[in-house]
Amino acid sequence: MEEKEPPYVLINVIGGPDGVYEDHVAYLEKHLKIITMKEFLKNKQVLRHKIQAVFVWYYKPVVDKELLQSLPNLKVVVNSGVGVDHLDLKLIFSFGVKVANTPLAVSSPTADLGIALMLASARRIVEGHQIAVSPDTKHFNADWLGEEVTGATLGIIGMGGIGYKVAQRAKAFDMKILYHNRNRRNVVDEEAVGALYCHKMEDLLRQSDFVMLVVNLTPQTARLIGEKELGLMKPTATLINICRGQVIDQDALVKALQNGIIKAAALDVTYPEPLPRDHALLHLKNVIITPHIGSATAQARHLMMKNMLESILAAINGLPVPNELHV
Ligand SMILES: O=C(O)[C@H](O)CO
Repeated sequence: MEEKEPPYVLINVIGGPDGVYEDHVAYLEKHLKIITMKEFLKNKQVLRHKIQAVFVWYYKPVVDKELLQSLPNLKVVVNSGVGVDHLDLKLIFSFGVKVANTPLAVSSPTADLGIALMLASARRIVEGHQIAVSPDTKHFNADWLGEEVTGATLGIIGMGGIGYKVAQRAKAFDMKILYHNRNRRNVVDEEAVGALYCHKMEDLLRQSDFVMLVVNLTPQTARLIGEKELGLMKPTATLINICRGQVIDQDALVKALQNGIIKAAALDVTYPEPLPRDHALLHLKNVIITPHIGSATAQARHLMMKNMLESILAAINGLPVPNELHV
C-alpha cells in the first residue's frame, strides 16, 4: 500500500540565529514534511498546493497577503510564543486560516525572568558583577546599597497567564501585590496569591514600589506608559517590562530616569530590538536590559515546538486546535 505523505509545513530557515533548531526539525520531521522558504521559492508552483501550515518561529516568515494568496490549501499558522502582535490576525482569518500560539510554554520562564529582573535591579546585581570582576578592587566592599523586595509593593499590569505566575512568585517574597487588568480575576485566583485589584491603573502606579508590565501589545496598550503615567509613579519605584517595548513611550522613560521621576528600569524588551548603540537607555546606570529572553530556555523552546506540532496536526485533521486564537 502506498504510504500517505506527511503534511507539508513552511518554515523560514533551519539553524542560525533566526532558524528553527536542527534537533527540533529532526523531531518535527517524524510527523511533517518541512519546507524552508528557500525551497518554497525555488519550487513554488508545486509546493504552494501542498503546504498546509506555516510555522512562524520568532516572527518569521512574515505572513502577509502575498504569502497567504500563494498558499491555497493553508489551514493553520502556528506561532512560537504568546505575543502575536506581528501577525495580522484579521487578514489571516479572512483567508479561512486558523492561528494558534503557545502560551503554556512561555508563561513560567517569562514570569521567572520578570522576577529575576526585579531582583537584579533591586539588588544591583549587574553593577555588583562589574565591581567583582573589575581589575580595580577598590570598590569591592560595597559602599552602596540595594533595596529589599520583601514587603515591598509589586504592581502587575496585565494579569493573564504570565502576570499570574509573576504574582505566584512574588507571594513567596511576601510582597504586597496589586494588579490592573481589563477583566478582574475571580476571587479564588486573587486570594490564592493575595492580589488586590486596582480598577484604575493610576492607583496601582501611585502605590507600587515595582511596576511590572505583562500586557499583550495591542492598539489599546501601545504607549500605555508615558510621561503622565511615569509621573504618577514613586520617585523610588522601578519599572520592569517583560512584554513588548512599544508599551512604553521610551523617550518619556529616558527623561523620567534621567530626572529622578522614577528610580530605575529593568527591560527585557525595547523598541526597536536591538536598540541603536547610541541610545540613551543603553548608557544609563539605573537601567538593566536583557535581549528579549523571556522564553529563552531549552525547556520552553522544546515545549513551544511540541505545542506548535500539536496545533498543526489538529488543524490538518479537522480536530479542535489547541491554543487556537479567535478574533
Ligand atoms: O511573545 C512571546 O512569547 C515572547 O515575547 C517571544 O516573542
